Amino acid sequence: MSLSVDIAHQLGDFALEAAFRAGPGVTALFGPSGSGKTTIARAVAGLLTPDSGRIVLDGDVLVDRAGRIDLASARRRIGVVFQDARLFPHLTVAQNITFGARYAPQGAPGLDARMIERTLGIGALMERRPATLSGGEKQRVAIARALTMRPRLLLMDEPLAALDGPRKDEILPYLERLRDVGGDGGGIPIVYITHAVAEIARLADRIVVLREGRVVRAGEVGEVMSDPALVPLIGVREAGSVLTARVEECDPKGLSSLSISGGALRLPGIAAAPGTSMRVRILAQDVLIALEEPKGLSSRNILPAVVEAVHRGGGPGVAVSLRVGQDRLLARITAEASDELRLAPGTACYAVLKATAVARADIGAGPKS
Ligand SMILES: Nc1ncnc2c1ncn2[C@@H]1O[C@H](COP(=O)(O)OP(=O)(O)OP(=O)(O)O)[C@@H](O)[C@H]1O
Repeated sequence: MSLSVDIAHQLGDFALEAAFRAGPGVTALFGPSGSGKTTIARAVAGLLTPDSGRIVLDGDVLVDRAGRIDLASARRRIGVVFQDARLFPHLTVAQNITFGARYAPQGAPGLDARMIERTLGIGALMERRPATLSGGEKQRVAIARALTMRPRLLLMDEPLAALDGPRKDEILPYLERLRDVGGDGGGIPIVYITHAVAEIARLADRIVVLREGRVVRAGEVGEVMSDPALVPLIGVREAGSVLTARVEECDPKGLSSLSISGGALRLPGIAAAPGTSMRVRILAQDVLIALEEPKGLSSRNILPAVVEAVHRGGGPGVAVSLRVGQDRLLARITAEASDELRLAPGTACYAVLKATAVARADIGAGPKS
C-alpha cells in the first residue's frame, strides 16, 4: 500500500501545505492542536476538496485538482474512525457492523467477519445496543464496522481522545493486534491521527510531524522520536525514545530481562514469553548520564553509550542523543551538567535508567520477528 498526499488548502487564516507518503503498517500524523491533522484526514477521506494538489492511493488517483479528479468519498474505499464512535443507536452491535459490510466490494481482500470479531474482542457484545457500551467498547465496534467495508486504508482521527486513561490503556492492545494481524506489512494500513505521543510510541511505524500546516519531519518512529531537535515540538516531558527489545527471562511479579541491540534491560510489568518482541518507550527525563560505569547504584539499567548530539534549547535543559548499540536513546539533563561532563559528539559514557521509571503503558507489543 502506498498513500501519497501533496495538497494545499486555505481555511480562513490557516494555510495547509502538506506533502507526505504513508506505506504499510501504521503511519502517525502528529502535531499540536490546529496544525492541520484533521484537515488532511478530511481531504484523504473525501470530506473536503483541497484547493490544489493530488492524493493517490495504491496508484489510484483520488484527487487531482489540475486534472479535475475528485473521487466521491464512498468510492475511495477508506474506512474512517472518528473520536466519537458515531454508531447507530437503534441498531445492535451486530447490525451496526453488518451495515459496514454493505459497502464491501465483492472479492475485495481484507479481514473476514470472524477475524475482525476476534481481533477486536467484540464477540460478547454482538446483541447489545450502543447505549450500553463503554467508550472503549464503542470505539472497538466503530473500528469493526469500518473494517467490514474491506477498506484499502483505515484512517483513524484521534480515536482515543474521548476516552479516559484506563479506557485508553484497555483499547491499545486491540489496536496493536489490528496493526499486527496479517503481519509482514500484509495487515491493513492505518493512518493514525493523534497529538498523544504515548499512542505513537505504542502503535506507529512511521511518523509525520506537522506544525502550522506544514510537514516538519517524517520518518521511522524510533529515529524521529529520539531526535533531540524535535524535543520542543514533542514536549520536554513527553520526549523520549522507542526501542525494540526481546524478552529473555520473564518474571511477571518482579523484574524481567530483555535484550536490546546495545545491552540488557531489566524492567517490571512484563508478562510475555521469552523470545517475544516488545516496544519500550523510555522518556528522556528518566535517563541519566555518567562518564564512568557507576558502582553501588540502585538503578538496574546501566548501558554503555556514545554521545551523538547535544541539543541546546532556550531553557536550562539540553537534549542529548546517545547511541546504544544500533539504537538511539534520548536523555534530558541540565545544561550545567552537560557542561560539567563536557558532553560532545563522540564522548563515551553510560546511560542510566531506573527500572521502575518505565510505565506499564509504555511497554507494548513489538514487531514480529
Ligand atoms: N471552516 C474553517 N474556517 C476557518 N478556519 C478553520 C476552519 N476549519 C478549521 N480551521 C482552522 O484550521 C486549522 C487546522 O485545523 P485542524 O482541525 O486541521 O487541526 P488539527 O491539527 O486537527 O487540530 P486538533 O488536534 O485540535 O483537532 C485550525 O487553526 C482551525 O482553527
